[in-house]
Order: sequence, then structure tokens, then C-alpha cells
Amino acid sequence: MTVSPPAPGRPAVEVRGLVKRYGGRAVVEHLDLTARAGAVTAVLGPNGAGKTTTVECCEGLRTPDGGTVRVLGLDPAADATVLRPHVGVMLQDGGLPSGARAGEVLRHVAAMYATPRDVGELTERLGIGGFARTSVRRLSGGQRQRLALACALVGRGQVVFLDEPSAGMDPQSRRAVWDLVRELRDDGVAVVLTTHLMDEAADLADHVHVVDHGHVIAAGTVPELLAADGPQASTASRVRVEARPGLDTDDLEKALHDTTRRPAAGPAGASTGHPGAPAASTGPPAAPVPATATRPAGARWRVAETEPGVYLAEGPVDPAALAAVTAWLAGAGALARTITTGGRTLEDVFLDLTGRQLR
Ligand SMILES: Nc1ncnc2c1ncn2[C@@H]1O[C@H](COP(=O)(O)OP(=O)(O)OP(=O)(O)O)[C@@H](O)[C@H]1O
Repeated sequence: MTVSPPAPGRPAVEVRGLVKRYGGRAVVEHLDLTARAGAVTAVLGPNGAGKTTTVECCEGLRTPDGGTVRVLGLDPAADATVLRPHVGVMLQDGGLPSGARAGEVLRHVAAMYATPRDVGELTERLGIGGFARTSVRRLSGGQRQRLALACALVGRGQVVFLDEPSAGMDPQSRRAVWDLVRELRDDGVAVVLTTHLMDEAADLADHVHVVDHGHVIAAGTVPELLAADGPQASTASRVRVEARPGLDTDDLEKALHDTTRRPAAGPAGASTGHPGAPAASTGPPAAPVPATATRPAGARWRVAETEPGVYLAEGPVDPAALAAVTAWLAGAGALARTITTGGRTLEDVFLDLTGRQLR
């Protein structure tokens, strides 16, 4: 039995109707997932959603109770011996021998492959040299993660499974990991990663699957997921303010609603301000706004202090809305540390899909 690498864009991992039960309880239920060669596929989901179970079925470490799993066209459990040289695996708990030194572990794993990557290069890329002589049990969490990643990549697998690859890593290591993942993709590798870091998924993933309660509740590219709520998602739709905690969000919400009740200012000297925006009504004339740029009358605004001193206003952001925000701050005698506008993020989409409650 031979394994031929799929062409870029062709499926390397195909999961159809996967079911996995523990003690009669289904933790994965009819889950479908495809990961393509030359692409990064991210699997997102709350704790306990079934991500690791799914990935472990793909790695041949768990036996499915239903459905089919194919990796490079083969059954990962039945064809494990054939597949092993072609698949790199980074487990969530590392799975590394605790008594051995880090450098020895990597060299040992490299020796199991016919054409391993250069161990010295990988050691340097992931900064392993500094702890190569330390035993695995004495490594910090981030060091252990880096070693586990090196072991997953050293065999040049055509499919690489990375379970929370940068969890616990410092920002420098995380960047090194992200660079490596991008290189793998460019080399035609199918990378499947689970992560709780939405910026990691947004930066790296070509395709995202959001898993909850054991099945996929949304899938697509990041722009597709962001656009799923309509065209507003791709334009500025929120203002984020960092200022002192405890400001009155009802006041801001009302001021923002007021901005949506009037048409946007036209070029012929129409009023550009709103009652609470002294800068706009008493200062120099605002830049003309095209007459067609009327705001949706009565459009909804949602304002919340999402964490102490961080305010998020979601709605149709335009210059008048921003003026209302600064007027609200001025009225409260509060100086903002930052004010940013932007669209929804992958984290917003994720929270909307999976809820804001702790599990
Ligand atoms: N060996 C096992 N025996 C019994 N239940 C298990 C076993 N492994 C996992 N589970 C349960 O299956 C469910 C899914 O677990 P899984 O590890 O796949 O979730 P996950 O999405 O990877 O979560 P996390 O983000 O926390 O890593 C959880 O409720 C977990 O408790």
C-alpha cells in the first residue's frame, strides 16, 4: 500500500458523519470535516466541544463509533503503520517521555524517519538549544510545547495535526510557530490545528470549522464567517473605547441612537452635530458627507462595558457616531486611552455562535 501526496487544494483529511461515544454519551455526533493539502484548517470550539476527540480519531488514536475518517485516502486506525511516516502529530499533553533530555527526544524522533528535517535547523527555529540538555519533566509548559511541535514536524509529514500548538507560549515563540505553520502550508502540507486563540485562527487559517456539542455549527473561510451576518460585517461596525471604568453606557447608547434618527449631513451646510456633540456643532465645519450617505433611521446600537474600562459600541459606525462617543467621554470628564473602529472579529462570530456563558 502506498501513499501519494494530494495536490494542493485536494482533500488530505476527510471526516464524514463521525460519531464517538464515551460511556454511551456521544461527544462527537455526525461531524463532517475536510482539510486540504496546502491549506491550514482550524478547528475551533468551546472546552469539551469534541475537537481533540475528532483530531485523535484522525490520528488513529481513538476508534470511531460511527462514520468514516480518511487521511491521505487511508483509514488512520487500520492503516496506521502505512500512514505513520506521512503524518505529524502534536498532542495536547505533549506525550513526551519525561525522563529524557529534550535534545535526545528530538534526535530520537528524527531517527525514526527516512528523510527527517534538519534537527539543528528546527532546534534553532524553535529556540530549543537553550534547554536541549534539560529533561522533559523539568521543561516549562511553553518549552514542552515547542519540543512537541518540533517532534511533530521533524518527519516532514504531508498531514500535520497540531492540538493547540501555541498554548502557553510566549509571544516570540508564538510568532516562530506561526511562521513555521505558514511555511508548511506553502510546502503543500495539510495543517489541521485546534486553537482557542481567535487571532491565531484568523491569521493562519484558510478554512475554519466551529465545533460545538460534537458537531460542526459553522464552516468557511474567515471572511465568509465574518460576512455571515451581512454586509455590515465587512465595514466598520463597532467602536471600542478604553477609558476609566464605570461610565454610563446607557447615556452613550441613547446618544448613538440619536445620531441614527437624522440623515447624515449634506454638503449644503446641514447640521453635522447632534445635541451632545459640542465639537461638531460649535467647531469648524465638518468635512462634507456625500448627500447619499444617509444613515439607516433608528438603526440599532448596542453598548456594553465588556470588561472594566473597555466599552464596545456596536452599530452603524460613521463620523457622527464617533463624535457622539467623544462627546460622551467629554461629558463624563473621561480621557480615553484608545478609541478604535473596526468590523466584527472572529471572536465576535465565535461568541455569537457558541454563546457567552461558561460551560
Ligand atoms: N477518555 C475519555 N473518557 C470519557 N470522556 C472523555 C474522554 N475524553 C474526552 N472525554 C469527554 O469528551 C468531551 C469532548 O472532549 P474533547 O477533549 O474532545 O474536547 P475539546 O473540544 O478538545 O475540549 P478542550 O478545548 O477543552 O480541549 C468532553 O466532555 C470530555 O470530558
